[in-house]
Amino acid sequence: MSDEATAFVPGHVTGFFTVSEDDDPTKAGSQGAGLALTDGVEVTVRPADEREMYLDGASIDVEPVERVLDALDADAVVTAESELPLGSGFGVSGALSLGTALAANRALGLALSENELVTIAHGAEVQSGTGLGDVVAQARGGVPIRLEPGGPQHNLLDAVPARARVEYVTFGELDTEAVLGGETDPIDEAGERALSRVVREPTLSSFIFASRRFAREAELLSERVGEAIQDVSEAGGQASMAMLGETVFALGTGLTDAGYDPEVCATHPAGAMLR
Ligand SMILES: Nc1ncnc2c1ncn2[C@@H]1O[C@H](COP(=O)(O)OP(=O)(O)O)[C@@H](O)[C@H]1O
Ligand SMILES: CC(C)(COP(=O)(O)O)[C@@H](O)C(=O)O
Repeated sequence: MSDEATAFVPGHVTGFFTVSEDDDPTKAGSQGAGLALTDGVEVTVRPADEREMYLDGASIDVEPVERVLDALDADAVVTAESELPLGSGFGVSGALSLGTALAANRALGLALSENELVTIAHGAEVQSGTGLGDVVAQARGGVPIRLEPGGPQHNLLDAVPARARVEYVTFGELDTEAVLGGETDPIDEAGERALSRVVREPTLSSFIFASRRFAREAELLSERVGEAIQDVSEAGGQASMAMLGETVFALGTGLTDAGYDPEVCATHPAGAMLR
């Protein structure tokens, strides 16, 4: 069997997180919470003699995707179309990795299970330093709370039982690898506090409040992002920063009400899926 296959993976905006290192990439990852988005990435895998990868028509090299193909011992052309920008806190690298794993499994007739494919994509992201918890959240959908770090064999997921319209504005990129490679103690301390707040009160409102406070305490806010969040608050709305990007997201019509011209989507009720 050697047909092409396509998978859709929702984007994922992390509101807050902690960093858990481990030599075993299936145990390494992050705790935290975020929003899976109806805007996402569609990944098509076609078996071929040589590997090639394209994102929105341009040739691109994404380390975790290479790692997924290595783990699956797969040579293929990977073609991705993304509604979201790369490197701006939407988990696009995680979506590319998970989409590649799901579509390659189908296209190459590999017969791996969903947990096995999520584990491979999670490990590839962690080892590349491009993400810690996006993949498991994207596999689940909704508003996932990551109570424990790691892949599906080790983590424990819960969720905020809610859905919402989501608006976002991106000002630029933030290098995930550089932030994760720096001092992470303030992130961990702020992330733990944010997680207990949301576990105590698992609502969208407490999620976005905890995220805003996390961004401040972990000192991740840039001036532009801070200003936009403030503008939304002054207009009576709720917004925070997408980790890790120069991106502001708001619930409902928060950014529109504050005079911005945002992209609009919603929380994605399901997780990643084959088309
Ligand atoms: N033009 C590009 N812009 C941003 N990242 C790129 C680009 N080309 C390749 N990459 C790679 O894509 C990955 C982006 O990862 P990351 O910053 O975690 O993105 P995201 O926040 O979308 O998950 C990195 O491995 C980076 O080296
Ligand atoms: C916040 C981050 C560590 C990175 O997210 P991104 O920049 O979107 O790849 C994420 O993977 C998480 O663990 O919550």
